[in-house]
Amino acid sequence: MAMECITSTQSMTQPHQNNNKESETTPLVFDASILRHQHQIPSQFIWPDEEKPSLQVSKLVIPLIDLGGFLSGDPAATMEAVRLVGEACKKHGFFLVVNHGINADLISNAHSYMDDFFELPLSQKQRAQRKTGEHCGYASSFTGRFSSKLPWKETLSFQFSAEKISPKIVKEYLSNTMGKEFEQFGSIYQDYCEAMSKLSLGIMELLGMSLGVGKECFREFFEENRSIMRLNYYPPCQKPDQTLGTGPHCDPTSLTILHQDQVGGLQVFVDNEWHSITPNFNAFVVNIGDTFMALSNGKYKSCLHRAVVNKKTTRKSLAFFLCPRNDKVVSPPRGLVDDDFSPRVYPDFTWPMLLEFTQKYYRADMNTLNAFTNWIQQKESS
Ligand SMILES: C=C1C[C@]23C[C@H]1CC[C@H]2[C@]1(C)CCC[C@@](C)(C(=O)O)[C@H]1[C@@H]3C(=O)O
Ligand SMILES: O=C(O)CCC(=O)C(=O)O
Ligand SMILES: [Fe+2]
Repeated sequence: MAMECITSTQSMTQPHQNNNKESETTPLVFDASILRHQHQIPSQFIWPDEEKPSLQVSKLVIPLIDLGGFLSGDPAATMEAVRLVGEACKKHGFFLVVNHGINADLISNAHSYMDDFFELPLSQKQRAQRKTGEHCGYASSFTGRFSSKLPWKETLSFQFSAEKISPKIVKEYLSNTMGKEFEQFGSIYQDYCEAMSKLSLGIMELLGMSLGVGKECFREFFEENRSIMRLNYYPPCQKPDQTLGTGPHCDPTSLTILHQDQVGGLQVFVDNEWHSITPNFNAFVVNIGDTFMALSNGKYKSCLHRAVVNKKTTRKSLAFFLCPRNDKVVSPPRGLVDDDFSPRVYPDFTWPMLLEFTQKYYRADMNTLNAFTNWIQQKESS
């Protein structure tokens, strides 16, 4: 099916349709290099008034966890880290980690190599075009998946695997998809994902300690993770108050380790208000996803968050989405279930089941897991 560009000549008269419905017309491709110079933005990118970004949002103060102190076994740092992470995860699921041991040059390279990819002509980026029903590849604002409330962003997503059978899956995917000249590009993100996988296992030790189930419990569960790396590229927008870079959603995955650049734009919905998270190059923003909320038997929260754009500068963020191996059954450790005080909140499931649900029914709201639970129960009873 031929792809068309949204250009100034095309009148964007599509009515404000249900965002979840598959687009019924020819999929359109969002080319920011053209769009950003138009006076208006296409109607599909204009969000309803009640979802438009508010001009002023307060800053969310989230705990800064010294991961190095915890991992080196410093008793005081461990106690403080366990306390802070527990408080944050019971409330909104967001915290910062510093002293994480990730090489600063690797982080800087991961940001700068994004520019090399996203500044390519659209036709070259489309070599990695995300196919319908898949969650990896190059996507520009989900045109073709949704017909309204489109996000003002381009993304490149790819699979990482910590399993020994696929040691270089990232490097191979990127160089095979984009060509030999992308071998260095592929190596950078292979190294970055390996660092993220190691970091996430350290964070899983901390989460296990804070939930009282011990360091090894979740570390072992995610040891052979098959995770998703996503590069978010938000071009400047001439009407930043009318659109969103990423719409309100809860991450369906287990844990997200996000590095945002210095531009700012990540917002979290806490106490019925949107709050911004201030950029900090030395910190990763970590948030609990739906799958870990289920693993914690609902004790730790996966919360709504979104990203806003601006008029002047491109914003970039790197999101590593930790996911368990496909055959792992998501079921809370026994110590987190008690028939009287902590009965089971969600049924057993596997990540591929939840992924299928999000790709088919894309529920970007607080109740994704509840809707998913109903979906499973309907399937089981049919
Ligand atoms: C498995 C995935 C689906 C999404 C990318 C990864 C992990 C996060 C998911 C997502 C980012 C959650 C918000 C909505 C979404 C559509 C998006 O904004 O990109 C989701 C991704 C996706 O379905 O492509
Ligand atoms: O870009 C950001 O700051 C947030 C992106 C995000 O939430 C996501 O990709 O799931
Ligand atoms: Fe997210």
